[in-house]
Amino acid sequence: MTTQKKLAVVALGGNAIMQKGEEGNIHQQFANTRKTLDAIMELIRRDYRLVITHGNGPQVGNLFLMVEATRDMVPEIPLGVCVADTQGQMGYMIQQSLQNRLIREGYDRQVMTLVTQVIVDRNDPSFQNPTKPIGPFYTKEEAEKIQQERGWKMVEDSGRGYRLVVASPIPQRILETDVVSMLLEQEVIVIAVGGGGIPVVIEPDGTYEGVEVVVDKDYASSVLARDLHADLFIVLTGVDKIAINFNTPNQKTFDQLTIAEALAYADQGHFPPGSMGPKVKAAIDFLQQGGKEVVITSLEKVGEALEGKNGTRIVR
Ligand SMILES: NC(=O)OP(=O)(O)O
Repeated sequence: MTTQKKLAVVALGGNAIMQKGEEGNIHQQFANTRKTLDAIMELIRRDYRLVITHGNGPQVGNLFLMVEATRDMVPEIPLGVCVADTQGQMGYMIQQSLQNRLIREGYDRQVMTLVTQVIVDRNDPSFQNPTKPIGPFYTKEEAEKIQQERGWKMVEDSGRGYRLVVASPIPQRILETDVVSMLLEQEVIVIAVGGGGIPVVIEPDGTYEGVEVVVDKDYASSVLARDLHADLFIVLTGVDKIAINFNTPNQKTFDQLTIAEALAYADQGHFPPGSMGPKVKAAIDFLQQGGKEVVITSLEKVGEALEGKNGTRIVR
């Protein structure tokens, strides 16, 4: 059955579900997940076919710390499998919370979380140069101590504190794109590319092998949105609109940015890595590879953004 309904891919941050300043226990994560659904319901009410993607930065970092803390007691889990674990755990939270919300609001839509692998290049320079912040935030002093004692690379993350960084190669393709497409044809709401996807490389014989990295979920979501020919790619973040001179008296926000303007501001350093930088790049990549429409906004403003009254649209 072919449907003409519009398709949206919406990317949720892992930080929306495990928030800075909270302990991050499972009850808080479920509560935060339920809050994010107000944004998702704005799309469901407008009858979009829908793919929900999500980050896992805080969750996979915590799991990595659990693995490190118990390595003398139980077998170690590699980082790529930690991504798979968080994909399942977070997919379950989003799936069940959304199912409950749909039941309560009287919608007859199925929701499915798909274990999703993402292909990366084993020669990607990121394997030698970790850039992806994960896990809890530390003070400078704590980070220096951890770096000294454990040899982990720690970086300052967008003014929010210091975090562990891991390799994060550029995603090339989502392995299960055709399966996502089949589910969308049936108007199933698909949760996919959790944590940027479970990272794999292609072996010389054409088979797949996991690698120990965490892929950026905005880049992976952009790749999926591109290959699904999505009508709309929504990147959700902690601010309503893209800004330059962020958090200064000269802050300026935008309703719309052309690709050229966004690239120029990125070159001037307005969009830091680990926060707005990957979101803007993911949006530009989507548009440059045939994507139709991108909106970057906050969870709270999705409804207004869908009506063109909020958020930032990046346009060709
Ligand atoms: N994997 C990933 O990009 O997660 P966050 O968006 O939570 O950092």
